[in-house]
Amino acid sequence: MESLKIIGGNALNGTIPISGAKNAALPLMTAALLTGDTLTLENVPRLRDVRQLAEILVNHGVDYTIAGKRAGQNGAAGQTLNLNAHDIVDTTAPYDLVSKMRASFWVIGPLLARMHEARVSLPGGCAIGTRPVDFYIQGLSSLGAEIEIDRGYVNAKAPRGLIGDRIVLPKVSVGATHTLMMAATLARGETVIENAAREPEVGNLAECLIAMGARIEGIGTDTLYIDGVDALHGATHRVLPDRIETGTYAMAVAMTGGDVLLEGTRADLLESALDILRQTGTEITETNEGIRVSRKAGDILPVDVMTAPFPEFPTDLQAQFMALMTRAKGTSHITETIFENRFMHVQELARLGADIHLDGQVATVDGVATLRGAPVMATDLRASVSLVIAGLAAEGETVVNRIYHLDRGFERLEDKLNACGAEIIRVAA
Ligand SMILES: CC(=O)N[C@H]1[C@@H](OP(=O)(O)OP(=O)(O)OC[C@H]2O[C@@H](n3ccc(=O)[nH]c3=O)[C@H](O)[C@@H]2O)O[C@H](CO)[C@@H](O)[C@@H]1O
Ligand SMILES: C=C(OP(=O)(O)O)C(=O)O
Repeated sequence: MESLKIIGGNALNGTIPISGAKNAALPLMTAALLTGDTLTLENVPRLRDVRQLAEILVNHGVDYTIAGKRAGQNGAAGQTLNLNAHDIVDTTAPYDLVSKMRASFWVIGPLLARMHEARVSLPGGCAIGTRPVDFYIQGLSSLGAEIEIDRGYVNAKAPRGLIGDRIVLPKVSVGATHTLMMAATLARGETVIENAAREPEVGNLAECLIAMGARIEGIGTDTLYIDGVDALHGATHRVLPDRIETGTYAMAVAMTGGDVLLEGTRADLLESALDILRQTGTEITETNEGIRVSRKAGDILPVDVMTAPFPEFPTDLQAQFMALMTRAKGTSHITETIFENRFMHVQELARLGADIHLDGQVATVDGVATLRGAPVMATDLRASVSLVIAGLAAEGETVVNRIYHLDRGFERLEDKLNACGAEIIRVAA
């Protein structure tokens, strides 16, 4: 198993190219199942999750080719995927493939809409909470699907096709919104999804579906109107920049000090996180090339944060922000409202000398003057990168173990940081 060895203490200076968003690329790839024509996706990041989902799609019968250069040949540019689901040969998504990642469950929407049946294993993904699928089941049932859960699989059928309906999500859910929106594109009549997720990745998927011939209104709002059509066609669509990768590197620069251009990204994708960073004393400037992040001197100021659905502060940046707050001049409170078990980085940050107290969903972080390098264990994707951020500022050597989580969601992490002055080496155990 690989680990990352980090020698802390260097400021970050230079340019970091921001990749296409994992959490947009994945639902976009599943949308290929909605049509027999080719869906071309540009700016797809080279990530373990993308490869894993491609394997799942191939199992359903999807042909895919990758165009463009290899990673490293043209570092900043993502790959282009051509996905063709002309012949769907299997509507089962098996446990051994689906259990590894959450987004693979989302094939249930397009398969049910186009093939009128799907058998999909209950999903995996980061172990950050119980993560049930009840909203998906309620929503797809409203669209006329007959659903039973049997031996770890969701068996769904709609022999006469799906029929549009009004769906009110009990709580904002990104994945349920993606899935129900895809399903509704091929349902008969209008579907209204209320309390829909407004995350930019939902908008990115909706725009792709529209390019494929879907009729969708309400993008960017919490109510989506989808007028079903008989068939969708091929399209070419670009994956939007990764706002979580953007925020992660912005927090790394705030932590170490320095001046970095986050190239090819957009501030409107993460305004709330950038506002919070400004309050910590970090300078953030939008430029034509991306976002410039700089912290030259002075203390990191403590700021309280509460996670919430977009446009509020994202749960996927909570761990990274906590890493930053471990070195703030004073006390901050970090409240996690989305996932009940997303504080597993706390005990690992403590190994580096962080002073954090947990009380239910609130972490109280008393900033310390110095973190000291130590071996730590990566527990989930964003928790893993929070340990990298802490390691970059810690004295001496930090070894982050079990980094396969990182490779699910961060493209060339050590290359990007090392190009800006970090000292990170990947070590095979
Ligand atoms: C691949 C991907 O894009 N993953 C993201 C997606 O995950 P994901 O789509 O799984 O997260 P959701 O938005 O669905 O989860 C939000 C909340 O709703 C709950 N819930 C959800 C569905 C359901 O049927 N029942 C239910 O109770 C969840 O347990 C959680 O408490 O959005 C999360 C919230 O922004 C992000 O942290 C993940 O990175
Ligand atoms: C939680 C995440 O991913 P997943 O939903 O696939 O577990 C994430 O991207 O932070």
